[in-house]
Amino acid sequence: MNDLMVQVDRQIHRNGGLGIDFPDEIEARFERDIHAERSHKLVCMGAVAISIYLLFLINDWRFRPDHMLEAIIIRVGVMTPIALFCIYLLKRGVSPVLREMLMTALVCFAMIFTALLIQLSVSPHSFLDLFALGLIVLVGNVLFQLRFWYALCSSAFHFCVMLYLVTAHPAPYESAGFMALMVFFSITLFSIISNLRSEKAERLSYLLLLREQLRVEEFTEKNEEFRRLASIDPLTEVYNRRHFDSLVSSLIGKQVDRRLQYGVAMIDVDQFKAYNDHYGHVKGDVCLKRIATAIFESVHPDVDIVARFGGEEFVVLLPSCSPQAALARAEEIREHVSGLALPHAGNPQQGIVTISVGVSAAGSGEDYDFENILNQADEALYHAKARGRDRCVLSPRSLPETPVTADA
Ligand SMILES: Nc1nc2c(ncn2[C@@H]2O[C@H](COP(=O)(O)OP(=O)(O)OP(=O)(O)O)[C@@H](O)[C@H]2O)c(=O)[nH]1
Repeated sequence: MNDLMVQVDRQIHRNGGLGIDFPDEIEARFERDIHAERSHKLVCMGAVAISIYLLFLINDWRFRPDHMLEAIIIRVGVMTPIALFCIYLLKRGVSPVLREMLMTALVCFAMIFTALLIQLSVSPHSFLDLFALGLIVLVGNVLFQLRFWYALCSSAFHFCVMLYLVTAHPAPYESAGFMALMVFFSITLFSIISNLRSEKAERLSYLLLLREQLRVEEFTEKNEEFRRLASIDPLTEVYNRRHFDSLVSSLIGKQVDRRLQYGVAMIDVDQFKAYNDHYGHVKGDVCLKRIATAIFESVHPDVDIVARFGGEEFVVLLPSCSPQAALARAEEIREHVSGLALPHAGNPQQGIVTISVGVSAAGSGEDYDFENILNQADEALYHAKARGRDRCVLSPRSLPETPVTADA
C-alpha cells in the first residue's frame, strides 16, 4: 500500500475533530479534482441567487415605496454588477481560496446593501424585512455551500449586522426586534450545522472514491507487472518464446502493406555444452545473459523483436527487412557478440564465445507462412553450424538464385 493510500484510509477511519480537514497532499488532490465542478455549481447558484435578489424589488415596491429609486440603484446598479463580476471571475478560473472568498464577499455585500435599504427606509413595514434577512444566510451556508470556516465567518458577520439593525431600527411592535433576532439566530445555527454536515459528507465520499481509484491504480500496476513478467525470460530478460509467438501473430495480422518483408535471425551459441562443461552452469547462465544483452544492443528495440527461443537459442524478428538487409543485420549481431571476447576454452577454434546465425526473409503477401520462414532460418542455422560455426547464413529459399553466406 502506498503512502497516499495509508493516509486516505486513516482519514476515513479517524474519529474526532470536525472531519473537514485533510492532510496537505489529500487536500491538494481534493481541490484539484473538485475545483472545476464546484466553480461551475457556484456560477449556477450565483445566477439563481442574484435573480432572487432582483425579484425582491417587488418586495421593495410593496414595503418600501419611499425608497424605490435607491432600491433599484442598489439591487440593479450595484449588487448585480458585483455578482456578475464574481461569476465572470469564477468562469475564468480562480484559485480555490479566491473562489470561496469571492462567494463569501458576495453574500456579505448582499447583507450590507440590504441592511442599508432597511436603514434608509422610514416605512413602518420595512422592519418586517429583518425576518427575511435569514435568506441571505441560507444563500451562503446552504445554496453556495461555502466551505465551513468561510460559512462560519460570514454567519458571524451577518449576525453582527442583524444585531445592529435590531438595535438601530425602531420596532413597530414590542419585542419584535428580539423575535427577529431569535429567528435569525436559529436560521444561522441550523444552516451552519447543515453546512458542516454536507461538507463532511462531500469529503467522506471523496475519500471513498479516492480509495477506490488508488486501489484500481495499484491493481492495474500490479497487473501490468505480472503481464511483463509473464512475457519475459527471467534469465536473459528478453521476451520468451510464448510472447514472441503472440507478438508475431498480432504484428503480421495487423500488416497493412503486404509488400513489406520480415527478416528472421535464428541465433545459436556455439559449443555451449562445452562451455557449461568447462565453466559450470552458473557461469553458463551469466554468459547467456551477456549474449542476450549484446543481441538486444545490436537491434533497433522499437521495431525489432528479440526473444529467447529456448536453451541457448535466440530469435530476432526484423520487420521491413529485405533478405540482404536481414543478413547484414545478423552479421552486426554476430560481430557484437564476438566483440564481447568472452573466453571459451571449449571452443578451441576461436577461443571466445561465438554464435551462428540462420537468416531468412519473406514478404507477408502471397502464401505467407511465418512457420515456414522460421523453418528456413533454422535450416540456414544448421548450414552455418555445418560450415564451421561463427557465421551467418541466409536461407537459399529467401534468395532462390544463390545461398548467401557472411563468414567470419
Ligand atoms: N547454463 C545454461 N545452459 C543451458 C541453458 N539452456 C540450455 N543450456 C545448455 O546448452 C547446451 C546446448 O548444447 P547443444 O545443443 O549440444 O549444442 P552446443 O554444445 O552449443 O553445440 P552447437 O550448437 O552444435 O555449437 C546444453 O548443454 C544445455 O544444457 C541455460 O539456461 N543455462
